[in-house]
Amino acid sequence: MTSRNEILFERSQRLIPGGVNSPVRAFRSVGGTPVFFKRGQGAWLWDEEDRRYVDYVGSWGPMILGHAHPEVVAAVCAAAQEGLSFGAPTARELEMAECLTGLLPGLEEVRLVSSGTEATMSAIRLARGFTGRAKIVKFEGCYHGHADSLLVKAGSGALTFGQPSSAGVPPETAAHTLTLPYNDIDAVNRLFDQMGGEIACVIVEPIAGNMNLILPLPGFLETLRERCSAHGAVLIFDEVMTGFRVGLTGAQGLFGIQPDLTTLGKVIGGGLPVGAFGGRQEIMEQLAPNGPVYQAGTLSGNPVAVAAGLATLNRVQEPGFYDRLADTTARLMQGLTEAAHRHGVGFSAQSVGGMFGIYFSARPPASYGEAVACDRERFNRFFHAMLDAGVYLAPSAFEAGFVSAAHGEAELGHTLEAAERAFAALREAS
Ligand SMILES: N[C@H](C=O)CCC(=O)O
Repeated sequence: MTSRNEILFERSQRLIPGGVNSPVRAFRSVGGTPVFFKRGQGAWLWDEEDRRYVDYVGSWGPMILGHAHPEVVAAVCAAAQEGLSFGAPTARELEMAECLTGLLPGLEEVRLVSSGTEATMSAIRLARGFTGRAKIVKFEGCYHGHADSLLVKAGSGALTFGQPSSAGVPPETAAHTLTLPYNDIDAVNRLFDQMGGEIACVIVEPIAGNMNLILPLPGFLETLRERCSAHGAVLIFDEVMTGFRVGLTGAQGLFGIQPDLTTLGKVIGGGLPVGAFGGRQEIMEQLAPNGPVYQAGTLSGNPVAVAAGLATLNRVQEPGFYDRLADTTARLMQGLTEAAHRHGVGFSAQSVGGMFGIYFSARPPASYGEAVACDRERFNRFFHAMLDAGVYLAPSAFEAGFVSAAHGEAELGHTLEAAERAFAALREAS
């Protein structure tokens, strides 16, 4: 019998390219029909057939408090009653700016936008305007949204579909984007030695979460900081994913390295569309209307979205919030690893705060090449076994997973029972 998911997907494909509004949702990499969700509550999602799933996607990161958190919903409802958008300054967006600059070490000034892509795109333009240089440096497998100059050897959906560099990006644009292997300190040094004076900026995910989860090796971020400072290039930490996900001060606080600019998104919108970029005052003051670098947005700082973000940021500042989140996530990783090893399946896992990576490899990858070398076939079979058992993981081997504050013992228990059976099935199949 055709399921409601299949019917909806079939209809969607006639009207929406690939049936989805963002490629990685299409299940192309894992196969099968994407799940259509109709409701979320806490750590759980319900599909159109009323099946429920423990959710480890969390809308790709924003849902750090879980779905439909009562304080966030109340803040959104109250804000909506007062008007949906004014296209003018509000006290609420000032409150958001005070909150972000107060918490993140690298932020002296900040501007709100509506998505992570807008944040990175704007930060790149600002870095170019500030330095008067054109070249930008990014790392293979890092994903910074879908702006032209950043869709070069990108991660996330682009990597999932084997097309890390998109059609439609003019070669002249891509020529200004230089890509280096993540964690390759020698390559960074060589590039700066050769052309440090031409580099406007280096943009990096300080913890790479768009080619699964890859941690920076000791010295990598420090080298970026040191070489950018020495050559007058702007160091941009893309913390769209890691901001308020790995801790209250972001990856920059965790590693004690201050970027010149930071990009944010996901958690700061609490599930509604908010992005931000900010950093050193001297650089931010180059933005219009004060400076010559133009950047704008009709819905930037939208009052309803900012209300959702503020309610979320208020909650994550509670003492012990990130300790509890990190502990839950680490226990999940430990449980999965032990279950895999009980069944003789080559598997490893790691987490930072509420963000995790699971790998069908003996140890966590440290580079794009190692991430691509993990056993994708096994991941896909594991993904479907977990989905059938009511656990929703990211439908791609190249995406990090997310735990929320709503995940507790019941959810971990459900997940680990499902994993025990999934790993047993993997062993039998091999
Ligand atoms: N990894 C991406 C964002 O961070 C996944 C979201 C998407 O592409 O739809």
